[in-house]
Amino acid sequence: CALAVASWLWATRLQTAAPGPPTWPLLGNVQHFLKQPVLLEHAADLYKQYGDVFRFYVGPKLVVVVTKPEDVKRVLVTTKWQERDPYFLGTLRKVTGNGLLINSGEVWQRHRKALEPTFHYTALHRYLDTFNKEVCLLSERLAAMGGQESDVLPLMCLSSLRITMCALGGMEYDVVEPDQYQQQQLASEFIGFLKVFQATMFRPWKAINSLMWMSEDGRKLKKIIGMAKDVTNRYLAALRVYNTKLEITSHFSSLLLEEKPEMQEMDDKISDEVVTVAVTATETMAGALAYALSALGLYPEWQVKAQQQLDEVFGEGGDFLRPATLEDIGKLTVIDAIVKETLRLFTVVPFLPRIIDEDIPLAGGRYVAPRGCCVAVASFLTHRDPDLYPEPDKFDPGRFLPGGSATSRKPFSYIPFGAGSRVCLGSSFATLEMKVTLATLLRQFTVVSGSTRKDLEHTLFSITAHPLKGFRLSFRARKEQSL
Ligand code: HEM
Repeated sequence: CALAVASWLWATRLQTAAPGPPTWPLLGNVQHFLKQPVLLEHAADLYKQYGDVFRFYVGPKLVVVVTKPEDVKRVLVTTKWQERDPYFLGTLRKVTGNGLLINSGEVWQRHRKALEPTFHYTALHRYLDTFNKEVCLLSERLAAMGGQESDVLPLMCLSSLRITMCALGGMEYDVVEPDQYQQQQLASEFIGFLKVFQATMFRPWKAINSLMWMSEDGRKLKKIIGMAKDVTNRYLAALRVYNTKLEITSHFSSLLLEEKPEMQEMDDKISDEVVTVAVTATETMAGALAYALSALGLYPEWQVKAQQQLDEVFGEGGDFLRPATLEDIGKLTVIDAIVKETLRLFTVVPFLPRIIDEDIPLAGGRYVAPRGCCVAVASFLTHRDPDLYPEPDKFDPGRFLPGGSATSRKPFSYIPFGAGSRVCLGSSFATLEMKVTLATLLRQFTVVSGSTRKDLEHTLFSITAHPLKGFRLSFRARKEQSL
């Protein structure tokens, strides 16, 4: 029966004239991705071999990959509902439920509208105290490494998780989970999830739930889901108590409380949004920051430039380590350029998969992506296109400094946060968090990278990109006063 169904699916698969690797009956190109872990380099190789638009099959499923800004715009900006491909997000859905990432149509629109004011750049000043306080805690933990080299991704994940949940809920994260060990465990599970996600992405048979749950990956996934559910329930319970006591008025917590939480259905929707925000914010932020710090370790000339500007803005007196204000951050043009260049060169969300509900002409009409297929915008390849960025593999924040080549870039050539209606909800929040973190850490430490550039490029192909060997960094005190 299974063979008959698979044969029928294969015979009726969608087709395109776009080039791609030879396929095997029933399997498509799955055999290319069977050897774990699958690396982003695999996709880069296909791009080198087949060009700006190419296709591959996961079983009978057609995936068309686009990279050029014109095609990016055509796929991401439409008047129709934008839907992420449910096949690729199936594993994520098991953790986040039907939150913003997964939803589409009117439900997505209503929830997006309700959450947008929370993340609008005019609301960010409310989160600055939390950013400063939590980054101080991160500094203490990094200082406790005593200058030894270590993979900092778990620490970065914990810091990002705490920042998001504290800032948005207006309460200490320790209220939700007082046990520091458990906090670190949960943050580390986010990294484990990336591996499970990747393992299931190219194994179409794992889309069948019964097979999935029987596997080792399924068991890991169950553990992650259990932990996420437990923390979310405790977070919501604490939010309800603290909101009445402390009269916190953040949009996020009032949204959670206004939606009649006594109804089970509402409870599920709310908890789905909480997990979605936690998942989307935690490992994207952790990865982006760890890439930025690693790049500064590898290219110390940019670290020195950033530190010189920090010395100018914060002075070198006794209050050098004071909390950063929005005014300070506005003056840090070098850190701004470092953040932008990091997000270009190390695109943390490397693929934006869409299921399309009409035929889309691509590459100036040379090919057509047929209705119903998955079109994946490979933003990490767009960002390394030599036609768009001269010397694309070079880490050169100068291109984003006033007058730099990237300041007059082509529309849709810079898309670290996506584009169109499904653009990242937290982009302003994320950018400010990155700047405050870098401004705080670089005032105190000189960062040295034990990971080579090659290590950073050796990246797991998953929902977010992280180097297989982690981010090996050490932090050395810059000045006596910071000790
Ligand atoms: C450097 C950090 C981050 C990066 C690089 C990033 C990147 C992205 C990208 C590329 C998308 C769009 C994916 C697509 O088009 O399919 C996205 C969506 C999203 N991001 Fe982020 N993100 C970051 C941080 C955050 C933070 C801090 C939050 C929340 C506090 C957040 C919340 C979301 C949500 C909720 C969506 C789904 C939006 C929707 O579908 O309406 N992100 N992110």
